[in-house]
Amino acid sequence: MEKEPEELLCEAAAAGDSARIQDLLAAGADPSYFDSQGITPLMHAARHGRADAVRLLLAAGAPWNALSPSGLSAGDLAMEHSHQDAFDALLNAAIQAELVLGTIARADRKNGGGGGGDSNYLEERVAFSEDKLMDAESKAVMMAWERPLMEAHARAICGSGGGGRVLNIGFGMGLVDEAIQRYKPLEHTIVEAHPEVRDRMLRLGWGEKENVKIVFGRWQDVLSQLGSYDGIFFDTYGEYYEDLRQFHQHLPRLLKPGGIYSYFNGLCGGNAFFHVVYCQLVSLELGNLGYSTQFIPLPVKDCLAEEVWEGVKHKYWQLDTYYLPVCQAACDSE
Ligand SMILES: C[S@@+](CC[C@H](N)C(=O)[O-])C[C@H]1O[C@@H](n2cnc3c(N)ncnc32)[C@H](O)[C@@H]1O
Repeated sequence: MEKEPEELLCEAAAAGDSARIQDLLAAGADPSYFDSQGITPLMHAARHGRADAVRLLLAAGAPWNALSPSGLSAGDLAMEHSHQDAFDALLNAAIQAELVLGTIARADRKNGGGGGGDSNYLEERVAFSEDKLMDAESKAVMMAWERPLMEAHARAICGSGGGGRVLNIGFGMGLVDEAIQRYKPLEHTIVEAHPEVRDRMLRLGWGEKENVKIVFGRWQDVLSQLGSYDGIFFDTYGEYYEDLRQFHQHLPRLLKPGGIYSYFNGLCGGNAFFHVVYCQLVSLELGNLGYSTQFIPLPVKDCLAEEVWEGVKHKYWQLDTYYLPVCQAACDSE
């Protein structure tokens, strides 16, 4: 029996046969095809390190973000097999695509389309337990396994200058704020939007700490009450990349010269390649605002035993390494 053109395309992609790929594409073979194993031509090319084939397929519209049955993208396969050229081609294509998509989404939002985070979260009940804070759908808002990460974030934003004036957006379980307090900052401002989280903060005595100022409301609505800071940390819930990106537009006013900014880097925490794409995207967009970003790798595998996720609807982090972002004005870091 004759093979389908798409089957032939998968074979040519795996073999890196550029001429054959071009002929098959010109004859109408579909580059977004999944073979019987659930693998696309792009994944075949990436797995075998066929960088030219990767470029040809991407140019023909092959989706960079398609996933195999085991949840791997072409970029993951290139990464797993250490095929740097194929990986770079995929990373560039993914970043370009996300930049274009972001621009379209912003234009859509301006024209009255959707956008913004999950606005319901702030109106719904939350549940606190010793090791987590959950939303009304049993999704984790914050979990205690992140404590070492929050301590590292506090060290990044307070460490060098002994605290100074610090801003944290999103109290959650208060882990990062407890760690910030240990640096005895001159002023520690906390912005929190959920009424039950705010009530708990007050019950725990955060309202009586001399150096703490609590600003209740969504960060988007309370910006005019904020000053400028030596250290800023951002970690909200129910918001998307676009919200983080919007917050970044305010950094030039909020962050003092020489100040350090960091955010919870949970973007696409379920897929290694998508996570790299978003690390690069944030770094690029912060670069356009005049900030340089360093990512400090922190191993997290040991804090993440399977039992940690018991009763939690969505495993928001599945990678072995957390990349803690440290951002500062490019001229300060030179
Ligand atoms: C992931 S938790 C923060 C965890 C915190 N870093 C810690 O160490 O425990 C996110 C917090 O942000 C709050 N939040 C969500 N959207 C917000 C917004 N737009 N403005 C301010 N706070 C927000 C949530 O209510 C929640 O308390």
